[in-house]
Amino acid sequence: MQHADITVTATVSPDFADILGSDALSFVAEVERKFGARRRELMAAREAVQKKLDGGDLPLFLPETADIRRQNWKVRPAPSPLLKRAVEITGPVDRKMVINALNSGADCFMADFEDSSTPTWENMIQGQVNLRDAAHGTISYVNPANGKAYALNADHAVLLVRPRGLHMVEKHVLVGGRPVSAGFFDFALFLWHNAEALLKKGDGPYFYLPKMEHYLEARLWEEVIAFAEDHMGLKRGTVRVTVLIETITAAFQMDEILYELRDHIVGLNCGRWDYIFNFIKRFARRPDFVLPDRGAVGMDQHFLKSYSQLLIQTCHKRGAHAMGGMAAQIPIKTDEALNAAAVAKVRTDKEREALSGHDGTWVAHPGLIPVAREVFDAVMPGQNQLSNLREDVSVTAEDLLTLPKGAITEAGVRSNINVGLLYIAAWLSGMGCVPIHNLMEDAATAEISRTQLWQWRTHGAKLSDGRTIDDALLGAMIDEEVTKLEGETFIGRDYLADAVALFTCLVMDDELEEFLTRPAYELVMDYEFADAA
Ligand SMILES: CC(=O)SCCNC(=O)CCNC(=O)[C@H](O)C(C)(C)COP(=O)(O)OP(=O)(O)OC[C@H]1O[C@@H](n2cnc3c(N)ncnc32)[C@H](O)[C@@H]1OP(=O)(O)O
Ligand SMILES: O=CC(=O)O
Ligand SMILES: [Mg+2]
Repeated sequence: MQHADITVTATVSPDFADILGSDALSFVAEVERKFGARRRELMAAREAVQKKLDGGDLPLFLPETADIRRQNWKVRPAPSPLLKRAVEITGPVDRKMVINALNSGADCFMADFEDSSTPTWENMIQGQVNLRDAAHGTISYVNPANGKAYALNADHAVLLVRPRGLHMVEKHVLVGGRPVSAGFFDFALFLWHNAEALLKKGDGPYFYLPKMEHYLEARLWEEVIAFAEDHMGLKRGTVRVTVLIETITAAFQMDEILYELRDHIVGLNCGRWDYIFNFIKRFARRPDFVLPDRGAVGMDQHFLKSYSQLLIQTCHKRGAHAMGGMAAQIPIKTDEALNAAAVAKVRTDKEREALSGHDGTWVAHPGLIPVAREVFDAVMPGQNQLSNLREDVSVTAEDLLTLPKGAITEAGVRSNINVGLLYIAAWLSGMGCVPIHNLMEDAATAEISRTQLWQWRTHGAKLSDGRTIDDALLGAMIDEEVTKLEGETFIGRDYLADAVALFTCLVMDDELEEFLTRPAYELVMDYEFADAA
């Protein structure tokens, strides 16, 4: 399918034709033509920053933006549907889950094209169909497996949409012969099809923006949004965004990100899993930045506590919401005691967030809404805690860069291998979020597992029993873990061989891959190509 200089290389089924109509595609093309080159430049700038960090530089509060941090300004006030967001549920853009999430009793639902979705063509465009039907209030579903029917409740959660990050491209759509930016594609299509319907029912086009690393990336998004509003005849400030702070450099630029997006932003969110991943990745080549087992890197560690407190203080000073993040525990149906322990962990996490001054939090599963709601209701009687300025907090660069304490254990290495393999196999099969050992795993959590192994092997880190993590030890453990999995049943079992090959490259190569989803996406494209042949 081709319109002007935009080409869709995938099959457009009748169900997808409306989403990919010529007006919508022309809009995508306009955005890409105007902003695609700058996105690519900003991705190259990330590489330059990485080189400096590899050479010994540390992130810092930027001198050139000191005035922005010092001056008195606020972001545009939040619209009424976003004033109370104590409990937000998140999930992939799967049709059944969209309905379940909107009906779940949460204040908001973040529909996710990102960490929890494999970007197959089918997932991405069917996701747009599902969200269009949700935004227009017409969504329904019958599960072919059991006949269960799903329909949208009249009173439902407010919808927010997370497009893919700036680092990804959508390879099925070319503008001027080049793949379009995946984030622009998801954003523009959703906005084009749904802004009017959402505004009519008193909501609006609301987004979460992931994985930014610099305030210039926020400036790019601001310009994309302003252009889109003008193009569609929407008043300035109609589109509202919440930005995830999930990179170490962005943690040093929270004021700047709020400032750049001040016409559109309503809050920041502690995307803790990507934050940990990014922290490991950006310092991965430095022997003085080796982290302990993934299980030891919790929000009680000083660097993560500091990041959450700085985010709350910065947001509230600027009139923006400070959203908490995701506890990875999910309900355990098969064991009451284990379930009680999992819910207790979620409670502790939410209590920490609410008592620190966060205005709301995320849950991964509808079964966790009651505990999150109870905690926030108890601590936060009003709609939010914007008036809690946390002037007692003083977070320094050192606080943000204090290494977490803990050991590296054989169990930690094996768990990273097992989870990394299981997750990649699931991802390749089209499932971007799966339960593994009773925890929610998505791209961000799995990235931690594989990056830690790369870092430990690269620096010959010591296990708590004194052994060195070298090629021989890691290779042997990978072989043993693969053998165990060969006898098991799990989501994506058919993709195990490819998952093993990719995972082995990710942890054993001398170069550290920026995002596991990029080579994994190449494989998904290969499968689609083979299916079509
Ligand atoms: C680091 C980050 O980026 S966090 C944000 C990204 N991650 C997420 O959004 C996590 C989303 N969560 C999920 O995908 C799921 O909860 C999983 C994969 C972890 C577990 O899913 P399941 O194994 O299907 O859970 P389970 O069997 O208990 O589900 C019970 C019901 O709840 C529904 N459900 C579970 N999680 C969700 C959710 N997040 N949203 C909506 N419905 C959900 C299921 O669809 C199922 O519905 P049904 O009874 O009508 O069939
Ligand atoms: O997107 C959320 C995260 O924790 O990563
Ligand atoms: Mg994330």
